[in-house]
Amino acid sequence: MNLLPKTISCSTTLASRNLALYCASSSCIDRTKCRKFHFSSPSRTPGDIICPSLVQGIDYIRDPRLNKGLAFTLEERQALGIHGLMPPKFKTQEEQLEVCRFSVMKYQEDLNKFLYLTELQDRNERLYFRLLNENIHMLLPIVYTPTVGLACQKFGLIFRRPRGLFITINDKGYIYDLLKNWPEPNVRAIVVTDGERILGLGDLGACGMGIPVGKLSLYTALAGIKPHQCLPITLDVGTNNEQLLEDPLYIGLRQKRISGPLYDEFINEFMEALVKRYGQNVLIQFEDFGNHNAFRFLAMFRDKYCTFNDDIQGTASVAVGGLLTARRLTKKRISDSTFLFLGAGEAAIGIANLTVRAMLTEGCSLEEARSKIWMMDIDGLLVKDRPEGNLQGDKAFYAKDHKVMKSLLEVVKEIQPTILIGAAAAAGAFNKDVLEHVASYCEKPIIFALSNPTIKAECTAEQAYTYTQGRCIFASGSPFPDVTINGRTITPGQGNNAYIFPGVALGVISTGIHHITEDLFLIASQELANFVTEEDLERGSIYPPLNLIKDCSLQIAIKIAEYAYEKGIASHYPEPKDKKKFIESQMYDFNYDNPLPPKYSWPEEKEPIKSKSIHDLTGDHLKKH
Ligand SMILES: NC(=O)C1=CN([C@@H]2O[C@H](COP(=O)(O)OP(=O)(O)OC[C@H]3O[C@@H](n4cnc5c(N)ncnc54)[C@H](OP(=O)(O)O)[C@@H]3O)[C@@H](O)[C@H]2O)C=CC1
Ligand SMILES: CC(=O)C(=O)O
Ligand SMILES: [Mg+2]
Repeated sequence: MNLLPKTISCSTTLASRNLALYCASSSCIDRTKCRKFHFSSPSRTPGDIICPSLVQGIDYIRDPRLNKGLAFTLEERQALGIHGLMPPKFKTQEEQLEVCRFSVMKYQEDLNKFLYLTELQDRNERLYFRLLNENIHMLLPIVYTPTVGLACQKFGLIFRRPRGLFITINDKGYIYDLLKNWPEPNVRAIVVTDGERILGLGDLGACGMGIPVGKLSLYTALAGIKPHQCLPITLDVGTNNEQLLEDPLYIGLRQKRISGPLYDEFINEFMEALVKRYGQNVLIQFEDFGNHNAFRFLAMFRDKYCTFNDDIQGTASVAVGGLLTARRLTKKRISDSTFLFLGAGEAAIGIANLTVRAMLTEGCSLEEARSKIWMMDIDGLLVKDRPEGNLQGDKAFYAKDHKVMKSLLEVVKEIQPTILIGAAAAAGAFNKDVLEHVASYCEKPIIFALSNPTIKAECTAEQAYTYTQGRCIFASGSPFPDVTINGRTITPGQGNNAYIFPGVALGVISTGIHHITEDLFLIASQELANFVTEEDLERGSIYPPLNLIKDCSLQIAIKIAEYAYEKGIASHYPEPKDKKKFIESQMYDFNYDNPLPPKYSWPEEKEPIKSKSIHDLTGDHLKKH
């Protein structure tokens, strides 16, 4: 029985996955009404919902954007033509969330939890995002590091349903046409990888798609950026991972990576195609590219497009946020410290450069600030005359006039760092000897083991606290459980760019910033630091609890908006007076939509079936029919 009034029913021949696009096109025969409906909901902006008159019956269940499962009310089920297509039970979204929480937790294996959540996202989008939004502490380790790393490693095996765009080197010359296959026309944010450096796991080729998908899930769950505005992309230019090349389950191009001019032409075409398709303001977040391309692409594109590299800039921002907070515990300025980085790559150099900026604000000179930062890479300490060279790019800023040194422990003994930062994916490098030695001369050493996933961390939280007698200030890229030491339970903070990129993206998108400057990341660091309470510090954490990331993201976005209007880099005018309200008005609503038109009325000749309370509908009414 379909009681949907004929007056609001238009074409039914549409592919349900292409509805928003279709609705915006002139061929929608009931376009006026569709548009009216789009604009009618005060909490939604145009394009937020799919034109209801273009979908019929079972599509409401099949389309994850529309599906509410058992939360469809009786009126909705009847009006939409889905009555009888599901069991007669009615549930609230809250009841559904309870079932989801139970279902996730009943799995022993994290990968199974990941698969459950992926399936939920494919089935009921609002439920998925609300579940993430309200249970981030429990689910961040599943949709993000560490489990997302495992999911990427097993991608060929667990691949069920595609999500995001795969653009291969063979599509060169046709990238714009390929982008047109993506059904959503209003994309505002893209996370792109070429899979060359997935977390600390190396080259995973096309299996790296888990990362853009996971990062964009956080765009929505942690910053309310609407799912249809987000597009995950994997650029498949081959892989140098021999194991994958030989793996029959590998889902990417079975060839070695393309590099050189061909790759550059490809990436340039890609960037141009994105802007042609989605406009100059589309935000493009680079994620997990190999080191040699990450820095190059950032330099090539940062003044031309709306782009940033999360591994370089987002990581820098979260680490500096932690350092700003740690000042409250050490009672020292950042510039009073001696830094030693293990790793001199994207994350480490990004952090070093932003730390220098932070030190400048403390009154240091550039030279003085850089002199406080020592770095080690695969060839040992960055010193000016080392035989290997390997001092390209910004590494040169931190290379010292010093003898060649290879051993971390020897370097620690020599320079006596008070801040030790690991971003080398060198698991266990901060061993007992290293940590005990740091603790021997420093009362409150800062130890950041930032490498992901957990198996790549330079040390565990337990090791850090144990070997420093519970005195260190510790943070890690992936989560570690609480540690009890000397009768005190310490909750380690998670120094992960997830605290930064959702808020930065929200601020940039909502104000229409064209180019993302370093200042925005220092603003984000400061806002993150402001969020940390005395209670957090007492628990031993220099970051706010994970369930506050969403509040933190909004605050970062507000500050970025204020800055953008003050500096004249916003393109959305007129300037909104109330920035918070303005940003919130653009954010995703995690609650279900009402799929019925606002002025919905039952056809006169048919009496509507009186709905009982959604909880007590047992089927009695059905007997009368
Ligand atoms: N917590 C967070 O939010 C983030 C964490 N990360 C993590 O940081 C790690 C590194 O990422 P990223 O900087 O992008 O990678 P890069 O490849 O850019 O850098 C790795 C650096 O580590 C050096 N290195 C490798 N092995 C050793 C070793 N055994 N001893 C000393 N140095 C070594 C490399 O040396 P060389 O320069 O000579 O090659 C390079 O400088 C990854 O595990 C990643 O997951 C990254 C981004 C965000
Ligand atoms: C967190 C992150 O971006 C990384 O490990 O690459
Ligand atoms: Mg990354």
